[in-house]
Amino acid sequence: MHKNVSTVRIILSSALKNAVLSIGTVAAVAGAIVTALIPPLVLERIVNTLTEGKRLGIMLVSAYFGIILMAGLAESARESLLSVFGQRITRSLRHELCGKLSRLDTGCFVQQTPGEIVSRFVGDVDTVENLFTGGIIGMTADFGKIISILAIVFIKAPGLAWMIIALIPALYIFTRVIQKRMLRAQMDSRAAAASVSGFLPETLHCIRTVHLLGREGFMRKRYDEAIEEGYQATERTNFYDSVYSPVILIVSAAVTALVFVLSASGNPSLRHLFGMSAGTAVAVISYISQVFTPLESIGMEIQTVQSAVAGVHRIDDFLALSERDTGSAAAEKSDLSISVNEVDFAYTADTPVLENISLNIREGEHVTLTGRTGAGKSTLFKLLMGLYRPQKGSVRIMGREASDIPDSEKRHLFGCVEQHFYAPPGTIEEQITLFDPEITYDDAVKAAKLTGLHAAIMALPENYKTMFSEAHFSQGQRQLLAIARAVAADPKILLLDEITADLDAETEHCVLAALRSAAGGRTVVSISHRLYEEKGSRRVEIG
Ligand SMILES: Nc1ncnc2c1ncn2[C@@H]1O[C@H](COP(=O)(O)OP(=O)(O)OP(=O)(O)O)[C@@H](O)[C@H]1O
Repeated sequence: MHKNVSTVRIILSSALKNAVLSIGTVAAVAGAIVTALIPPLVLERIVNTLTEGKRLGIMLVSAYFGIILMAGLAESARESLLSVFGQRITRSLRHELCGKLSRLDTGCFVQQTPGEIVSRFVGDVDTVENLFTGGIIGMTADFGKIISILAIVFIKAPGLAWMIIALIPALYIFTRVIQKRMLRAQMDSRAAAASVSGFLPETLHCIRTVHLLGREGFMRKRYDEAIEEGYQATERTNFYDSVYSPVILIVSAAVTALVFVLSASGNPSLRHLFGMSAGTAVAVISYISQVFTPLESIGMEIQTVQSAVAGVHRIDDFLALSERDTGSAAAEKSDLSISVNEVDFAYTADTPVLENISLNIREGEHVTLTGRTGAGKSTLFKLLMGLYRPQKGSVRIMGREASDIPDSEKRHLFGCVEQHFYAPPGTIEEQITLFDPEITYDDAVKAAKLTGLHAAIMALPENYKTMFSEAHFSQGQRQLLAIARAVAADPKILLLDEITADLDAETEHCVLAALRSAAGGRTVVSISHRLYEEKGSRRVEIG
């Protein structure tokens, strides 16, 4: 049984595994802060030297350009390393989530919709990546920058430092108000974009029905409404975006102007607060413009951190879901292939599906399950395959509790064919082997020959190595491929769920013939109203 891990643990272990990258990232962040602070100080020296009428040394000029170059390099190293670091974390998280997904107890999927699971892999993991690229590290760097700038300004022009400190709360509140409104507009815009992009495939999917029923106007109206919502939301985002920067620039210019007015006022009581040389004035102007940028960023970063914390909680909830117990199943001596004993089962607590079901099937026996629609026939199959655990009673396969049989053994025990053929991307051979290295090319060919599909496959451009496409096979041939897939691992039991339901009489005949040759020597349980009834198979009513 796998031990549950938390998001924080995954992040820490990924950071430790990439120790050089982690240390490099921290060094680049610190380097970017320090190198950004130095140029105004060097500029101050240059201007003071010039205004004092002294000669400007080449060293000072080179130092100025050198430090600007270093600041640029440190900033670009910071950006690149943070993004690589964030991507490594994302990779580790998705890797862990994918492992978890494959170990999840099948019962979890009754509560979790596919959309919810996908959103953890995509949206939530992205918010955690943003935590590194723009969130917590950016916030620490910005705080560091503001404090360092304030410390320098305190030494150079204490009056200006006090002015900035007095302005920070107002600016912070203004930034947050704008950002909250902008976020709401962005959420609306994203929701509208999602419904616009979902709308097109949905319309295409049922385009024939739309034409048949003459509902084109209705579809167009719905589409127009969705794009109008998106347009309105984007307009709001643009408005807040265009208001924010000018306000900050005006405040920054007003502070600079006020400082110089006070500095030039000649008032002796203001001199120790605002008095400064020409060089210091140049440095101070540069610092004023630098201090507003991190202030603006911090508001955004708080937002990022908040959504990342929500993302971390959601990923942790997913990682804590219960897993299938794939331990070894103890075997009881039994000459029965399948034994279902007084089983009760419900997907959700208040809706029983199977009640007190018992069924014994001997090795090599062929049994057909019948019953009204919704009686629980397919559910019984899932219990036989050990995908769910019954709430009461036992389901045993060759004397072993079905839900305790390890996944690695299942393919040699059961072959299951359903009403529809599900094809992962891959070649025809891979559709049969399902990427199982233990099933060879020869096994795949043997299985296809058994179902009578070999000739059709050999007629394809690259035979068994042709990439599978629905266009290569008819529906009946796809069912033959499904049977080949089921028998390729030579399982002892075949489970057939309404496999000829969608076929015409002639194709059904071919599929049944293929099945008869595939069924030889195996236990066969089928859900069908026709399949084995006339062929002497035992019939069992469910429900
Ligand atoms: N994953 C699921 N989560 C919750 N309920 C489910 C799930 N799968 C099936 N059910 C419910 O279990 C009941 C039995 O379904 P099941 O598919 O086993 O019936 P069936 O006898 O095979 O029906 P049919 O002959 O129509 O295929 C139905 O009421 C169905 O709504």
